[in-house]
Amino acid sequence: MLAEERGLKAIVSTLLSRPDEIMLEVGAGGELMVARLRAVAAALLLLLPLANMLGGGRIDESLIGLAGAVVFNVVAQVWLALSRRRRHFRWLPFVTTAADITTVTLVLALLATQHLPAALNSLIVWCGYLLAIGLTALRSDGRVTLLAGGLALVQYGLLAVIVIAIAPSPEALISTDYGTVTAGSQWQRLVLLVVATLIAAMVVYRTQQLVQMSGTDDMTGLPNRTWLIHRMPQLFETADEEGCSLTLALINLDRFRRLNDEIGLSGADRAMGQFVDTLDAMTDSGEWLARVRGDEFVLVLRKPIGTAWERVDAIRRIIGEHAFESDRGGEPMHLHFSAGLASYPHDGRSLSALLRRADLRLQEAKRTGRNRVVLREG
Ligand SMILES: Nc1nc2c(ncn2[C@@H]2O[C@H](COP(=O)(O)OP(=O)(O)OP(=O)(O)O)[C@@H](O)[C@H]2O)c(=O)[nH]1
Repeated sequence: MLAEERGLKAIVSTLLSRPDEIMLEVGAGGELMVARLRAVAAALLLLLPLANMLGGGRIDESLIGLAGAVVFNVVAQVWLALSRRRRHFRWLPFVTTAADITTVTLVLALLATQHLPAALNSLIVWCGYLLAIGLTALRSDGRVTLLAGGLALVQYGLLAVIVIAIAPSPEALISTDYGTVTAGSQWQRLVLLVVATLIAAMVVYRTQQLVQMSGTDDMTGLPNRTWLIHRMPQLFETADEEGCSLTLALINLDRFRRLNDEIGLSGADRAMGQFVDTLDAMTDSGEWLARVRGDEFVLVLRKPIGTAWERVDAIRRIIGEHAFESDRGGEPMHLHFSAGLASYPHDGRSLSALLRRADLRLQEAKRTGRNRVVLREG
């Protein structure tokens, strides 16, 4: 029970927090997908009033539908253009979602001006709420989904209260086309909105968990190579915008194979865990640490290569002086690493180019005695 409560708390706090940069990137891709879908749906929506007219529907109702569909098409094209510049408009999913929900409410309110029961019993327009809430699952941001659900509940709830309050008589809420508006059916609709929001929120939560799992090294808990591959393009873009340099340090433990032979696999695992904790605790904001394979790590620093060398060399000295426990009660021991540096954009404009360059310098550090940091070939 306690575990379930903790689980629920964790889910709610994850859904309410700002996603990390990787999730925001995933969400921005989802926003573009939604914008494309919305543009297609908007185009198809133009057919509905036509079908209504051909099917013998009321002309005034069809004209309202047509006007709504045209406005929706224009807005859909604007959102599509903005979502192509995905990283610049982090507020876009909130605004587009609020606009989608509000559009549904406005269309229902317009229907009410013509025929009160149409506002509360029209199924097709009301389903727009469900679509808008469902589409937030593609934005991968719990705050957007909860905003959509909350807005739909408040707006539709208010609309229902107003329509029922302004009806001149109970007969005004009875329609041969739309059926009778009852309080029960309106409550059912509100409950359905809550259920749709919960389902979309669960999809967002699972997506966030899966993305996090795929970007995390299970042994150390550090970000892994996949994370680095997705994070670096954003760091490059920010560095370009801000006109600053980035340095990538490829860090490799020295003689780790020998340590494995001497103290065994589990002792070496434990030593590596402590090494990672120590290194991780030393990283500041503007520095990102990832495990790329075995005993190899990448530290990205928002610094030019010279300053980055001083920083990584200082870390090397501190780590070298740190006494690591090999096993419970065992002799303390020292771990050393070698590192090769490469700077963006000078040494390369992609992660693979920087890793290649940093690896050449790492090999030089190994050749020339280990326990050193190399920033250029000798
Ligand atoms: N215990 C343990 N060993 C690992 C882990 N990952 C990699 N290794 C071992 O680390 C060793 C890395 O070897 P190398 O990098 O080739 O060489 P090295 O002994 O570290 O020597 P240099 O890198 O040349 O200084 C290998 O024996 C791997 O099996 C791990 O997670 N745990």
